[in-house]
Amino acid sequence: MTTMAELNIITVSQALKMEYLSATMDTPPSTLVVKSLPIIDISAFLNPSSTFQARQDIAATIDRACADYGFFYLTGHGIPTSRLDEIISLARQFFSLPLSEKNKIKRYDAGGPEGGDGARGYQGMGENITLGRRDHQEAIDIYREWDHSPKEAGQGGPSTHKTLQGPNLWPTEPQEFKSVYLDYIEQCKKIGEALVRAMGVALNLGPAAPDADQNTENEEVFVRNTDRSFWVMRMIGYPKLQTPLVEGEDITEFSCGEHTDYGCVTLLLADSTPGALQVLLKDGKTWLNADPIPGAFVVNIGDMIERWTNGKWKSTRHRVIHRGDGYRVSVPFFYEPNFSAMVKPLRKCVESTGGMPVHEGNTYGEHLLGKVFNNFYN
Ligand SMILES: N=C(N)NCCCC[C@H](N)C(=O)O
Ligand SMILES: O=C(O)CCC(=O)C(=O)O
Ligand SMILES: [Fe+2]
Repeated sequence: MTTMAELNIITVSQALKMEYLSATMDTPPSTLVVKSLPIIDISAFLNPSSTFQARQDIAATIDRACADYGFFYLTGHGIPTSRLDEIISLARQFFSLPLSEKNKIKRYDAGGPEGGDGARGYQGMGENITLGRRDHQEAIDIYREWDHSPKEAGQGGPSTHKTLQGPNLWPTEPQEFKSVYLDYIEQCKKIGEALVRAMGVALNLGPAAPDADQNTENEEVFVRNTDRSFWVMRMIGYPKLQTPLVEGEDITEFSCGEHTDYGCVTLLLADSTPGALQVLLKDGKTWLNADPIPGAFVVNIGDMIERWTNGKWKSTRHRVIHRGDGYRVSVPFFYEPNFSAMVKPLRKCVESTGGMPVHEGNTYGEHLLGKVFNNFYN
């Protein structure tokens, strides 16, 4: 039998089996015991009549999942599996169109040193860059509409954010694409809100107060700072990677290179392809395959939650290597802070993590712009 220490990449079902084996063995193995990602039912935070205790129980499991993995499966979100299947199917239909059709919604040139650096619309195969390498993927990004109200525009002025402005470019094929996605985005926003609400409870930040402002540190601090969430819906198409892997040599081709997500929480919906999304465990060397569970989202926390919690919860590194069968489709929804939200470590979290803040703080918009530009010119 392969020992767990020899295993580099394991699947959730393998991990479950290992956990089962180690639980039934008389003496536990001395090697690393890898658990599977936890499964969390969020319904208590979506249902207004749920009990205080039900919410506390869920919050406690969220705290453990965020501290141990930064990733978990999410159920109880209320979106029927048939709707999730439709979302994947519509994205798949779009990617199967001829390139000339897809290029009708190609992202605009926002005026950067290279063309096509707007952030909204279709991005062709290999155009997205991670860690200086081309990702083997094509995608569409839909962002929250740019808000020109003085409150939002006042932060830095919209003219400095050309990349993120402009209208969303929606596919007109399949015809129902836009209406189905608009409806799905509204549902995802509610789930994102429930999740950050639960996270405030999980961190024990103290009860909400009616006179609280954006910066008041209580359990609703994430809810207030996401009330105009600068969310992103990204539909991604991944062809199977072609170059053969050479035993003992580094992996050089990625469907999506190793990265962390930028904001608060990602709700990842993916088709049934196994072995593609890999999550780095706390040991810093074991990659866990986060294979899809039908009807569940894979959720992970982003950089802004790591910063707010002063590193108590980390935005976990992950990557995609698709060498399985078929053309893989995934649709992550990124629920993020308001563009103008000032994000700096929460006092209570600084105290509980040794007293040194990990960051001096800046706005989510500044953090996002730095990341988005890396996707082009890195
Ligand atoms: N909004 C998010 N998370 N988009 C996906 C991030 C993929 C990594 C990105 N190219 C990078 O280098 O950061
Ligand atoms: O396709 C996936 O499974 C994950 C994609 C991802 O991590 C991202 O786009 O941020
Ligand atoms: Fe990601």
